[in-house]
Amino acid sequence: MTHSHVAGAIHADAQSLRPSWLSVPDDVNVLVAPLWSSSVHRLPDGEVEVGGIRVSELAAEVDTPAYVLDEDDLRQRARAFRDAFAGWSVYYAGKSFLCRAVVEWLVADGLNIDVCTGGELEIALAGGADPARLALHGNNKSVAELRRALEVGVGRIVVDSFDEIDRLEQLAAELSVRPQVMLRVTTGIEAHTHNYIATAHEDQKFGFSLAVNSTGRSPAERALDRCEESAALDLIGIHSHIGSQIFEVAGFEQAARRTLRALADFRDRHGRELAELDLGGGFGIAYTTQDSPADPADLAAGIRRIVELESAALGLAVPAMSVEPGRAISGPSTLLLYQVGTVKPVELDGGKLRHYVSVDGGMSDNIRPALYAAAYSCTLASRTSDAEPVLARVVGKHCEGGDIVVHDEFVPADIAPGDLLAVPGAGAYSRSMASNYNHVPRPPVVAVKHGQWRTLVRRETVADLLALEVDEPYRRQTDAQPKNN
Ligand SMILES: Cc1ncc(COP(=O)(O)O)c(C=O)c1O
Ligand SMILES: N[C@@H](CCCC[NH3+])C(=O)O
Repeated sequence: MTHSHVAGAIHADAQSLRPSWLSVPDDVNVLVAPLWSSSVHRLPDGEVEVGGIRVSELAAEVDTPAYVLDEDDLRQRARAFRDAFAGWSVYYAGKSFLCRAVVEWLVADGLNIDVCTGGELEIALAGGADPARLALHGNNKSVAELRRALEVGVGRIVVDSFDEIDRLEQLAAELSVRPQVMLRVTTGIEAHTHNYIATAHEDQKFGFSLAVNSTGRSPAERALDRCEESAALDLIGIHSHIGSQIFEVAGFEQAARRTLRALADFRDRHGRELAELDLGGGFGIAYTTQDSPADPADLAAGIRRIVELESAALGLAVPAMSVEPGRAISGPSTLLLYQVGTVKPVELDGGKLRHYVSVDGGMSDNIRPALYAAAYSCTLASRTSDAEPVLARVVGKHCEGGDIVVHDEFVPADIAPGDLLAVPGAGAYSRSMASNYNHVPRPPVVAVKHGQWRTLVRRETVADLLALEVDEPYRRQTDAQPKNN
């Protein structure tokens, strides 16, 4: 697989093992795709600029830590998926990062949106998304979430359990609507990714398995038949999502084969073909120079070819196809900007030193290193240095040993408090999974474009956190308001 040039990367061949903070000739940019967003580069004086703005200016204006989102880069990636999968529908996976501005951009660029909670649904609606172009996911959608989705007219509901089918039927009758549903199936594919973000193997919570079990049938077959026999539901197709941060196109091709087989079996049982097939998201991105993501055009061509061949072999009309990229659109668009607070050399066995570089954020703004041992990289962003490289671990400020920002990175030996560090690939599942651990307020999301910046999501304050606290006396259960589930 080749390095991705989705966002019009410049000097891609400058990618090397050479530290990106060494001073370089003016015309060579070492901060390039697939790691960095398309507008990131070093100025002649050594400082990093993003969206035409110096990182020191951003730090002065919005403080650190901050998520710095390159609008053009995110939109170019969204359009690259839209164009690569032309004729298919592209649903941006909002769980990777969602706010009103992102919704507005994606709507303007012709994408649909996948939401998986009532909260994400409300953000998508507030950003002006057409409800008919939304898909609602989730293995435990509440009655309130389903009701809201039906009331606003969400285009498709991806059902995930028999309980949900019962719930949807009742709500559909109550609201006199006939929702379009897709059935989420698990294809049994072992995706090559971290266990916690693989979702197509058998022993996990999502979807209906395609494997025949002790009932003599597969849960997917029973659920499809259940939906088909329901007058309340309009079954339109099958959905599969094999996992996240996947590089091999083979997994998607395998999923396409198995789901098309399920569509053919359905036709054989019911005498009609389901029109839609969604192959989910999961397309991997680069977090370090070790990662080589596929180009959306190559991914699309590979998947398209298999779908056409298999459909022909099974005598099926090629279904209306959709995909749900999240990380591959939002991830590379954003860097996390931190300020160094302390530098502590620690002697390891054998006398080697590891420099613990502490920054002003950590696991509360990016849980992925702690949760999945995810590898990240970083560079000294406020200047270059010709000091010798030393092995460092960039860590956060939380009261937790696993509070790691970058496990292993070479930094210049003269790295010091006040220096700014930039971590690329922080646009997906960083702000969206951020927490207030240790009562640390969550950083802002600041968009940059053509030398200007605007805050999309403001920094939280301790006052915001205190405002959540309630002073009230203990009450009896009978006094409590009924819960509106
Ligand atoms: C159903 C579904 N679709 C799409 C995605 C988006 O995945 P990614 O951000 O890896 O593209 C996910 C998350 O893994 C998901 O669960
Ligand atoms: N949150 C995960 C991805 C899983 C997405 C939801 N199915 C990550 O950071 O990689």
